Amino acid sequence: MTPQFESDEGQPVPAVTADEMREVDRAAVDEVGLALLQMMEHAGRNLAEVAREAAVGGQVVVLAGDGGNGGGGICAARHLANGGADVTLVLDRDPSELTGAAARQHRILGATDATVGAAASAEFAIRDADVVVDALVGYGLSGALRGTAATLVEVVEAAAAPHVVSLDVPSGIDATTGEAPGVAVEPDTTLTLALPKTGLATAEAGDLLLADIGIPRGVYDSLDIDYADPFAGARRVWLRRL
Ligand SMILES: NC(=O)C1=CN([C@@H]2O[C@H](COP(=O)(O)OP(=O)(O)OC[C@H]3O[C@@H](n4cnc5c(N)ncnc54)[C@H](O)[C@@H]3O)[C@@H](O)[C@H]2O)[C@@H](O)CC1
Ligand SMILES: [K+]
Repeated sequence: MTPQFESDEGQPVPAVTADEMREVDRAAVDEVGLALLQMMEHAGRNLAEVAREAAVGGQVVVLAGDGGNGGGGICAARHLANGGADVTLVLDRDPSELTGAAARQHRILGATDATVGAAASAEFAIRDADVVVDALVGYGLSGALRGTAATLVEVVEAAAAPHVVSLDVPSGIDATTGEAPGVAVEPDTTLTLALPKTGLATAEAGDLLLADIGIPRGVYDSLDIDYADPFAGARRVWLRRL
């Protein structure tokens, strides 16, 4: 595999397609015993730290979907709220429609002071936000962005002011090709998880941060991914496109 990125320390970091990343996640769970919620906690904590640094005390709006990406966003909303941040969660569906890890994260969030807003009235919150966290869709995108997720992305793109941080890949971007089959977020920063996705080499994804979600190297070895830990003990590193 040809590395397409390097860390700010100059270490090559290989990129993976959506299918390859799905395999990494599967091997982490099925062969090594990591739980999805463990990895998601690292994703959400990293995301909350990045949002908090960008917001400098201002308002954060987290947009979240129903998949692993949305779950990471809802988890970040909890960490932001725990730290006293002014945070509003906006889901692309009714909370009763959430399933799996996203539903679990939403239930836990209920024990915080985070505001949960309706998508229909999110326009004002998004326009007033200092930071918008985009956790609608990650590498699970299938076709052009549809429905409420698409509408929320249009509102974000029309709102000039907020700093936008996307989780893993900008929502609406194909993680493998970097192409947008429909509307897509154009973030200031993308916080990608574990390994950069190939599409980030060409997509309008802003500055790239790579977050450690605790996957041990045996997972990469088992899939013949040429991996050397780029974090050196840090939770995240900046990436350069090569
Ligand atoms: N190790 C892991 O498995 C982890 C994965 N995480 C995140 O989970 C993501 C992958 O999770 P999933 O496989 O659940 O997929 P995603 O969460 O990327 O996407 C699935 C969601 O997107 C919606 N969706 C897909 N195509 C759409 C379209 N065209 N229009 C509107 N909505 C659309 C689906 O309805 C579903 O709600 C990664 O990108 C990553 O960010 C993190 O939460 C941390 C741990
Ligand atoms: K996203």
